[in-house]
Amino acid sequence: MDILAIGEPLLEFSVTDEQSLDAAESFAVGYGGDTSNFLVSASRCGAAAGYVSRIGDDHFGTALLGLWQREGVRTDHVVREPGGRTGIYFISRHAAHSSFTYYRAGSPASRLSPADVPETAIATARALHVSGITQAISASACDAGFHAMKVARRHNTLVSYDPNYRPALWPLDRARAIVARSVELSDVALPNLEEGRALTDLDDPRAILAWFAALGPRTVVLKMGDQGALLWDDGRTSEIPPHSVVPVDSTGAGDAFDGAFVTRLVQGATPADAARYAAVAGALTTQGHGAVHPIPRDAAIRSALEKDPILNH
Ligand SMILES: O=C(O)C(=O)C[C@H](O)[C@H](O)COP(=O)(O)O
Repeated sequence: MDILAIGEPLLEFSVTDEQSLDAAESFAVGYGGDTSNFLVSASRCGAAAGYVSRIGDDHFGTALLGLWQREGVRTDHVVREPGGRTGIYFISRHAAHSSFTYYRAGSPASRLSPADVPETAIATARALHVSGITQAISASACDAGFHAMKVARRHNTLVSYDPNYRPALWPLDRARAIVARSVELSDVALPNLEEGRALTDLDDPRAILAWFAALGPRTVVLKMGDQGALLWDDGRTSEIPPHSVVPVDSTGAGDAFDGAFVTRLVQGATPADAARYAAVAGALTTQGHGAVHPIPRDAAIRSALEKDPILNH
């Protein structure tokens, strides 16, 4: 396996009639959960990807297994809990802004624990990806994330980490403490500007980048949506210009960026090349509704990158 991720997948219900959630009459069904989105992106970019998670033996668990099978994401370390109810979330839109409503409390993934961490698989993988959402859903899932990171470090498996701060899932002060410790344990940190501001109380992107870099990872990418990204790598800062598109729904763009970035890194690309490729992957993901459906494949990313006069220099 090239890349493993640990966390919670979700079935996704996206309002299609532009109504608020209390008035909506139709929903498009899709898939979400940041670490599952990450793995689909990694797999579409050409990585051998595998998931560490827990789902129910309900219909939604079966639907997610079908997704991973179609996408070539390995599920050897996905446990199906008898009687478990797989988590779901709803996407509704107010103007251009999407908001998420979760029904995930008590889900099988919230019962992830260090006992679920496949030490041999992590030791032999190229990279392990953990997110703040994995840590926010329960104390035992948080412990599982830390245990997985420590196993990875012991075996020189690259650790990538996305804070994916979700205020609805945990209080800011707890998130700050856990995110800071997790960035210390990571080789690559992948925050976005909005959560960077919330977590650091800083405003300036370069100051936020420096805050993350000071915690010790080798590489930090601050994702800034249509403003592109800032890359800090081994002491040097560079700007990654945006791949310009007209966005429809940004859900999953950050996860698609992460999956594309880590895939290119483990394939041997420089962080700057990986970030340009990932910027295109993230931008293309905003071109359709829902988190997973619009995530692009390697060929589409390369062709858009070749035609981009600024990113392709
Ligand atoms: O919020 C959660 O718990 C989820 O996992 C649902 C979504 O699929 C991701 O949040 C999308 O993440 P972005 O790539 O940052 O848009």
